[in-house]
Amino acid sequence: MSGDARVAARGVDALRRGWPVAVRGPSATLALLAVETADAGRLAAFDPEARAGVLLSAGRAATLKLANQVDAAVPDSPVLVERAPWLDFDAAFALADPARDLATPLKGPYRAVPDPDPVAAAAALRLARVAGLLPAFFVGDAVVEVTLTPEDIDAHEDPARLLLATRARLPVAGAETAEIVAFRAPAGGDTHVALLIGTPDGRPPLVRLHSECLTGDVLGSLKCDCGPQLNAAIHGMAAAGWGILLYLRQEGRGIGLVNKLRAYALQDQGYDTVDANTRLGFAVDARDFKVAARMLALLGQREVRLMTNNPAKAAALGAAGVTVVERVPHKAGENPHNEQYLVTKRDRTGHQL
Ligand SMILES: Nc1nc2c(ncn2[C@@H]2O[C@H](COP(=O)(O)OP(=O)(O)OP(=O)(O)O)[C@@H](O)[C@H]2O)c(=O)[nH]1
Ligand SMILES: [Zn+2]
Repeated sequence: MSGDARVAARGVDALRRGWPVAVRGPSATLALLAVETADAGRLAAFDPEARAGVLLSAGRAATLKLANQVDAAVPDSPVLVERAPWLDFDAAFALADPARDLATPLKGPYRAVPDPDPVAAAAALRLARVAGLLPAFFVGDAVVEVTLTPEDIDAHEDPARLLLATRARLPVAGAETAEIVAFRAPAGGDTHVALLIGTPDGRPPLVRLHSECLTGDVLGSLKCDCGPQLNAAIHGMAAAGWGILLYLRQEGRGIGLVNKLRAYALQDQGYDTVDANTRLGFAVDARDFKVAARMLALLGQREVRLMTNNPAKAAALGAAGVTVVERVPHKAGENPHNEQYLVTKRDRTGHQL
């Protein structure tokens, strides 16, 4: 792979700190300032003549009735909105964040202008997701310190970079014989962990791919079923004699905690979990389960009995070289608050509930 993961890691760090980055595509290099971490002063320094347009996701463009401006050849391509004189920093933030639509009625009219490099623009939105930020940027032509390419982001997201970092005994509630194994990529990125429960007995282990959910796992949120599913997985593995829980740092199905909470704010306005993600400008499910296959490979496991209701997880593991010999249904924690969430999983994201 030709990209450099470290350059992408610098880009992620810069965006989170409100520094501009540049993304070099096949036809142009875009200088980008993330709307979420900017402020009026940083914007003025980045773009003294107030000419920088605002790059938005296709999903957000659809809400703004700019969908007809989306490049037909690339259906999910971002849209560059012209910088009208009234489009100051606050107006741009309102443009970027759909969760504020009720509080901040949108101005307009908006006009899309040609995007100098749709490949670089799409890479920029991807980098925003990796950084856990709103997918929205000011796009200018400033000279910027960190320049990266789409291939650098590919390298950063490549699960083959993940290595086993360390392991230790970790008795947990429900499984006293357990070991924790941490995985990390040297060039940066998330630290994922596996909890090895019980004692290998020659059979394929019970395996659970658990995506991080701070609200459900830690705070006991009733909006989802994550906490009870986590608990049930540990108890199920202990009862079976052996199993592997992969705790994947894919908060909010890969969009990060703050963006998930924005999706919750949209759900408070009546959108379901699928439409909330789309309106924010993200895929319905941004997770990449190849990372789980890599962890299983590093643990020497090629065959698993997978605890899930989500056929896409089994398919993704299969495609990444792990044989799912059995899918074990994994239901837990239904309550009146998550009833609609579970109905949406069944009806719109193919979960077998
Ligand atoms: N973006 C977003 N993420 C959510 C929402 N509710 C839960 N999540 C995240 O979804 C992940 C859990 O995945 P789910 O889609 O509920 O279930 P699954 O893992 O696909 O399927 P199972 O294996 O059957 O549990 C966790 O990372 C949660 O933080 C939501 O409304 N929006
Ligand atoms: Zn949850």
